[in-house]
Amino acid sequence: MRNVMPRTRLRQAARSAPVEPRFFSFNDQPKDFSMTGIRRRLSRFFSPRSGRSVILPLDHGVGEGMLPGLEAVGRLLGLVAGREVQGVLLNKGPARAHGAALPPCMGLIVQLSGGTKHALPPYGRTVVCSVGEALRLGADAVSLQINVGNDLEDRMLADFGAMADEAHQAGLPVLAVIAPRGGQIVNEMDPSLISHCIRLGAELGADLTGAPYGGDPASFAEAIESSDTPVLVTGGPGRGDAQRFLAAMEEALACGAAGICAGRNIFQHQDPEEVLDAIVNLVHAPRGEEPGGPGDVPSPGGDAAPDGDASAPDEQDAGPDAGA
Ligand SMILES: O=C(CO)COP(=O)(O)O
Ligand SMILES: N[C@@H](CC=O)C(=O)O
Repeated sequence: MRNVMPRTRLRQAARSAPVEPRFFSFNDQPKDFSMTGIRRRLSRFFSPRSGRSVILPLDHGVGEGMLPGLEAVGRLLGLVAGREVQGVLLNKGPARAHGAALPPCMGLIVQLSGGTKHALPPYGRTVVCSVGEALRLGADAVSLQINVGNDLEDRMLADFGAMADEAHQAGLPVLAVIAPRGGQIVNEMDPSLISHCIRLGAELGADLTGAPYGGDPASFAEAIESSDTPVLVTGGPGRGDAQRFLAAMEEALACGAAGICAGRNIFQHQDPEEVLDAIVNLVHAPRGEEPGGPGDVPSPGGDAAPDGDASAPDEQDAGPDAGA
C-alpha cells in the first residue's frame, strides 16, 4: 500500500536536503584517539550498508506508566531480533531485566533521565540513572530527554551538560532527545522551534540528536544540514494512522535525517511488526531507490492506536501532529 504523502512534498523535501546526502560512516573521521570509544560505540547504531539508523525507544514507562502497547517490554524486544534495527532505548530497570537477552549485535542506549506525567509541571525531567550504572548494564550509549520552553529548562540543560561530559569521559556516546514542551510553547510542532532543538543538540555536544518532524521540509533540512550531529527523527504519540506516520518519516529522511527513533507509532500499532518492517525498509533502502511507499501496512480504518491519541493531520499538513 502506498503512502498518502503527495509526491510533490517528498520531492520538495529531497530538494531541501543537502546535495550530497551525508553517509554516516565513522571510519573517515580525523584520528583522535581520545574519541575512539565514542566512535566505536556510535558506529554500532548505524548500518554499514545504508549508513542510517533505526532505534526502537521503549522508555515511556517512567513518564506514562501502563501505556497501552508497552505492557510487556520483554516481548516487544523480541521485535528487534532478526530485523535491521541498530539499537533499543531502555530505562535501567528493563535494561537490567532484558539486556542479557538482546541479540549481541544490538546497540543498547540507557535512558538517564525521567519524570512522570503526574508531576507539576509534567514536562520536567531529572537524572535517574548514573553513567556508571549504564556502563554496568552494558550500554553502548546513554540518552537524556530535554524539554525546552519551560520553567525547568535550565535544570534539564545543566543535567544534560554534566551527564554528557561524564559519559564522554567514559567513552560513551550521548543521544539528546529534544522537544519543545511546556509553558512557553504554543505549538510543539512549530518548525522554527524544532530547528532550534536540532541546533541545540549540536551546540551542546550530543553525538546524536532526536527531534520530531514538524512537516516543514525546508526548515528541517536546513537545520539538519547545519548540524554537525546526526539527527534521528522521533515519532510522537501513536497517531492511529500508520500511513501518515510513515509518510512523514519518509519525508524527514528525504530532508537528511540519519534515521528514525520512533516508539509509540510502532508499539501502539495493532501490528507492530508490520510498521517496524516498513520503517526498516524506509531507512535502509539503497540511496536513490527509496521505496515508492512505506510498505504494506493496514489501512487507516483498521489502525486505531490503543490510547486513541490519533488526530491525523490532513494531507497538506502531513507532518507529525504532536511532540516527541
Ligand atoms: O525517543 C523517543 C522516546 O525516548 C521517541 O519516542 P516516540 O516515537 O514515542 O515519540
Ligand atoms: N524520553 C521520553 C519518553 C517518551 O516519550 C520522555 O521523557 O518524554
